[in-house]
Amino acid sequence: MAGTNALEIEGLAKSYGQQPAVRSITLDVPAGSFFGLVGPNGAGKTTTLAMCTGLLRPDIGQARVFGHDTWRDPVAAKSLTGVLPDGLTLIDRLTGAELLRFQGLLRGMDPAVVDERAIELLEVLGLADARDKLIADYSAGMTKKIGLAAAMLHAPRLLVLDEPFEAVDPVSSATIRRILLRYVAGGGTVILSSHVMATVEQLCSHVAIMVHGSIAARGPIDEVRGTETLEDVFVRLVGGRSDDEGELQWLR
Ligand SMILES: Nc1ncnc2c1ncn2[C@@H]1O[C@H](COP(=O)(O)OP(=O)(O)OP(=O)(O)O)[C@@H](O)[C@H]1O
Repeated sequence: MAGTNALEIEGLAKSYGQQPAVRSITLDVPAGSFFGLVGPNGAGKTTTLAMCTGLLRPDIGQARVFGHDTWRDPVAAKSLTGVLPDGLTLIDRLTGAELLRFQGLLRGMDPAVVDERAIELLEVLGLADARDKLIADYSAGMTKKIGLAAAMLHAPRLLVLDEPFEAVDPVSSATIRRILLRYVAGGGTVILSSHVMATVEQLCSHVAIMVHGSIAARGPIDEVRGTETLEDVFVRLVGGRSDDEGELQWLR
């Protein structure tokens, strides 16, 4: 696996109307890496991940999953990928267990294998008691976790997770981290977007910082950080403000 890329992005761009959201980015995600995509609100992370996973058609450019073009060879690319998209919409009239079964059958999996894995995923993610509850009645964190279970069910080689820890409680969050680290140790590749620099520093081997639709820094996390913290590098590249005593005087 050494030397291969799980994901190759080449000249990928997308505008919404006249407004560019992603400006011709090129990026390689090495196979076996734990890759963090960070950037301020509106930087283009979700748009990038959606284009790479076949959820949003790019204006121009390509994305390849283990060499398979997401748009020209979608079945091969998607069979290798598990996705937790932003603003995940699930069929919420199904229970958690039904959703996993439905997802597994859509993927062409053996029903017995689906059921076996579903039981294990629901247990590990703390959803066993909610297996027969409608997803419509799940909390935000439970919905995130069932979405993650659905993304992992077919044992993909690449997991693309848009803010997987958002709304998830600390115990479940620790479980998810452990699962993802074990997955990467076993040769899997994870790409995640997050706003929490500490999470990215703890988990990721590689990072890319997106600013205004472009990649401002990329590479192994130690190289990107240098002698600074990731947060310092982030704030410097994003052009963050220092404390301004004059702000929002009326609120004091
Ligand atoms: N459906 C849409 N229609 C119009 N503009 C959009 C749409 N989706 C995103 N945008 C715009 O594209 C830009 C990039 O948005 P995107 O959601 O990719 O950023 P992000 O880095 O994921 O942000 P966040 O960290 O807040 O989730 C923003 O300016 C946003 O307003």
